[in-house]
Amino acid sequence: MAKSISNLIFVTGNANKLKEVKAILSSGGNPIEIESRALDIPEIQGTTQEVAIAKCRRAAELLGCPCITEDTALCFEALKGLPGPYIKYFLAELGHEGLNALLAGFPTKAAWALCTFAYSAGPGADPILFEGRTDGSIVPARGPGIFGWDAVFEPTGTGLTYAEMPSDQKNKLSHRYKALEKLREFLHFQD
Ligand SMILES: O=c1[nH]c(=O)c2ncn([C@@H]3O[C@H](COP(=O)(O)OP(=O)(O)OP(=O)(O)O)[C@@H](O)[C@H]3O)c2[nH]1
Ligand SMILES: [Mg+2]
Repeated sequence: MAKSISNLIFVTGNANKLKEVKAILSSGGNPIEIESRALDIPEIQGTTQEVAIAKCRRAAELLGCPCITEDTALCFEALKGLPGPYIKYFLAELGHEGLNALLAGFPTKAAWALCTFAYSAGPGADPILFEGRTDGSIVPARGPGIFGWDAVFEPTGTGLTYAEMPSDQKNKLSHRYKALEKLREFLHFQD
């Protein structure tokens, strides 16, 4: 009989991601327990999918067992999807004001947050990807600056930035939530 996977190692160095992933996966149907490992894994250049696959493949090799990894991209429509997977470095160098300034002079501030989870069944196994996307726009910072670019991303139709939302509101509409729902469904049907 098929049995679901109910615990997993999440390889990440990002405490805010971990907190959200645990909150999302521990609630709802088929709760999944997460153990985390912070491994320093180089991230390649490429599409979000190429970056996600390479990171998860390397994580499984280092751990010697199944694992999940996650990559988050923030994509600006005016910049044809950039900074995308390189948002970490743009944010570190430019800050919230600089991200807004990048779009000065462009008619659209539209953006989307893209989360890519990767699951590897173990060393040598091809990672499987689960993507979640939330559309919105880049706005001057509002709300606590606790997590990355949360204060400058306003999901469409909410009137609030991610940073202004209570965590359970963000965790019901976020890019991360949408990707995790797909991962949860997949894990439920694994032998
Ligand atoms: O405001 C935010 N709301 C979010 O929901 C969110 N998710 C990720 N991020 C940030 O975007 C970059 C992704 O880079 P990233 O995927 O390589 O993550 P990371 O290097 O921090 O961790 P990891 O790769 O060890 O898992 C990093 O700067 C993260 O802090 C977010 N910021
Ligand atoms: Mg990273």
